[in-house]
Amino acid sequence: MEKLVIVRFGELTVKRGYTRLEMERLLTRAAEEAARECGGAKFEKEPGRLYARGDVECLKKALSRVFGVKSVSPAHAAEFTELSDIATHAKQIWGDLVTGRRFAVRAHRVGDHPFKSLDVAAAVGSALATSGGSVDLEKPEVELYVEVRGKRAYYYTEVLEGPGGLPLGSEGKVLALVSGGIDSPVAAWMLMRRGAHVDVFYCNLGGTLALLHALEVVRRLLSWSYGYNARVVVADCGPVARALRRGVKEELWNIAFKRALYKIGAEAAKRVKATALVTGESLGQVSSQTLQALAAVEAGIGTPVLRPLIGMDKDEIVKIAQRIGTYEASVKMPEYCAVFSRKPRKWARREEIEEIDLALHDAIAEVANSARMVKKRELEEFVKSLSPPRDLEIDAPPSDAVVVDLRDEEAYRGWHLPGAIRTDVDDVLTLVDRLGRDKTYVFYCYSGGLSLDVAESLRKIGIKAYSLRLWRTSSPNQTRDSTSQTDKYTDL
Ligand SMILES: Nc1ncnc2c1ncn2[C@@H]1O[C@H](COP(=O)(O)OP(=O)(O)OP(=O)(O)O)[C@@H](O)[C@H]1O
Repeated sequence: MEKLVIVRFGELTVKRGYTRLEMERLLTRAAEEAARECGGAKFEKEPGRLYARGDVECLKKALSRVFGVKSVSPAHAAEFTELSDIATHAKQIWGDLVTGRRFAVRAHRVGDHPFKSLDVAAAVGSALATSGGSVDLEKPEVELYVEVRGKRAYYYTEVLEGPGGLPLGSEGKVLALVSGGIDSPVAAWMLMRRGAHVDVFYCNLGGTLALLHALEVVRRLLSWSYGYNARVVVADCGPVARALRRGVKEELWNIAFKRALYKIGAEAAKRVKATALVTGESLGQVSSQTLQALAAVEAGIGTPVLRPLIGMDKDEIVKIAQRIGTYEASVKMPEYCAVFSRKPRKWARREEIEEIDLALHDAIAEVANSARMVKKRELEEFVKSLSPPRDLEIDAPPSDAVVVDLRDEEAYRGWHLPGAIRTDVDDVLTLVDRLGRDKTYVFYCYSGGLSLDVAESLRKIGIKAYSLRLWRTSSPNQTRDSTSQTDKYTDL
């Protein structure tokens, strides 16, 4: 008797002809890459399924993450000549397991045999009853599955659900705009599940630490990308934030920034030959996700924008993020606040969109041209090459530090840390020059992304600067957790 893993195909089994062959080829290729995590496997093909031989415990987990797979079962397999052989094998495998327990045998049969599935269940049930177990088909403590296919029978108790969907690569290529937050990795995963090769675009506004956080989310997302060496396009979006603060009305910053993202994303999509962009927007979640705002953001972009989460509730999205393993990293992602506007508009007129495009034109071109591209298999090396400044984030300012609030005047008037002075981000250098480059500076903002970026920039020119970890501790509404984003129309 040998041990193996049964890998059952999902939707692709309704496909026919060349499409079916191609999908099976892609799924097998992805399964082979997944199996490498377990030291490899020997695969055997059968219509509608694969059998994998190797480290069964490891393989069952890895193969249940391959798109196109409906379910996976670690199983014993053995050839038989007569029905009594199946009963004998079942007793060898499960004799100890059923002792003193209520069990049910679920039998299934494919091929020509002189017996029916019910006969298999009855024979196995009687054999196991002699081991001290009792049959209970309604409320069993343990369910035993026997699948008879041709000359072989498979015995298993575990059925692990796979992701379903279609094999990766069967449905073209898209570029997912991934912020590192909760939603966009889920949106990207959903396109992977429907068979698209997904490349990733990330626009960084928070310095090296934010980039590292985002890349951790991306790494987790791409751990699903078996069989495809996905590309990750990383852009430094600082020039866009600066152009926007200089040339766009504050109430339109949200719409303008998203529009810039789409435009840079559309350029990156051309570079990686992706047919569409994917975003994590869900209708009405925040002010830039109203219908009018979405229309303003995507007007004339020239590349289709797919929004697989558009009709989903936040808690549904969170559940998927938890299941696919991106959630934990996403909630640690600092929200950018370099383009935070207190009263964001939910719409923009056509002339305003034209003004935005004019104001951001050069910055968008600069960012698009300087974006870097890294392949999934080089991501680890790339991450190692990034060296974030040490101890950039602190929990409390040193007593001699100058504490600087980077939020707007209204927020500062409402509340600020004792002794903090306020400045606009674009005036930070002027402030530092006025107060002295030899002092220690501690910055805070709405959510941490901007203060990290400012502190890191100052460190680069030799100034002792820190970002206060205020945004993770002061108020749950200032983190990227699920509750903060369910507040309708509040862009953090
Ligand atoms: N810095 C970024 N880099 C790449 N894409 C981004 C970035 N910020 C936002 N996006 C894209 O724009 C979409 C809308 O952004 P917004 O901040 O309104 O979304 P969100 O609902 O908070 O999504 P997420 O949870 O993914 O951040 C995101 O879902 C994502 O697809």
